[in-house]
Amino acid sequence: MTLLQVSDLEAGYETGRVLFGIDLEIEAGETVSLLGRNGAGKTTTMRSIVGAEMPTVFHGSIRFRGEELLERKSHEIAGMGLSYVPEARRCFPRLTVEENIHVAATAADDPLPEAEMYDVFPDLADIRDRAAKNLSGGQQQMLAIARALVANPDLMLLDEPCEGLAPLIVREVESAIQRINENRDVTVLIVEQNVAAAMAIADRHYIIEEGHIVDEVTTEKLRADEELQQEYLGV
Ligand SMILES: Nc1ncnc2c1ncn2[C@@H]1O[C@H](COP(=O)(O)OP(=O)(O)OP(=O)(O)O)[C@@H](O)[C@H]1O
Repeated sequence: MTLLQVSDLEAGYETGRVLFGIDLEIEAGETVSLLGRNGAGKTTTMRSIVGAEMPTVFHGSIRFRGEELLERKSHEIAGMGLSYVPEARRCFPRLTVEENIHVAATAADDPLPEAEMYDVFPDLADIRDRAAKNLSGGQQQMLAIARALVANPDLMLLDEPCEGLAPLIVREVESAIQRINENRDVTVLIVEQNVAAAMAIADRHYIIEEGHIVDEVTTEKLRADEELQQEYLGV
């Protein structure tokens, strides 16, 4: 079943157009990445999907389980089963881990039991009474993902979940996302500049360059195609 279908999406800001006809399709159960260099339009694509105030969508269609998302408010889109983990890993800094998860659960229509988050992220269990502002970057990312997961989404969008994290922590985040996909039936779309992280997490990749999708490849093909990696991803 096609879960998300983005067709001919054109979007941008007051300063100009950034996306020039993006087409993406994600089947239920898949892990997909949107890969591209700095400024290629990855975050703009994500924010268009989740109904953020900016950018402005000029043209196209974004369908989730066949239903059009354009013109819907972001909270309505979240209520349809779509969770977004933005780049900044926004958590409430003064609230504890437990309180952060509780606030996210309270805001959701049909949340998962909060205690289940500690099964998915055992490391959070030991620090559940700690304020978010006192967590390491990796712990904050886990908490941001837990906050998205407790809303019980069908599709989770993650914007550069591994950015700025040490290699060992990157592997923990990668495996947490894989567990969510495999054990919790959550379809995953991640945005990445880090090709290695994208290949570790996702099975299929769309490559975006200056607001255009220039290729769509499996992990196997991407790994083998060094020319492609160099041309569009600067690897
Ligand atoms: N709020 C904004 N107002 C004006 N221009 C913006 C805004 N946000 C992004 N842009 C511009 O849109 C283009 C695409 O940015 P976007 O953040 O989507 O790229 P990206 O691929 O996610 O890159 P990054 O990895 O740096 O986040 C860039 O030229 C950027 O400067």
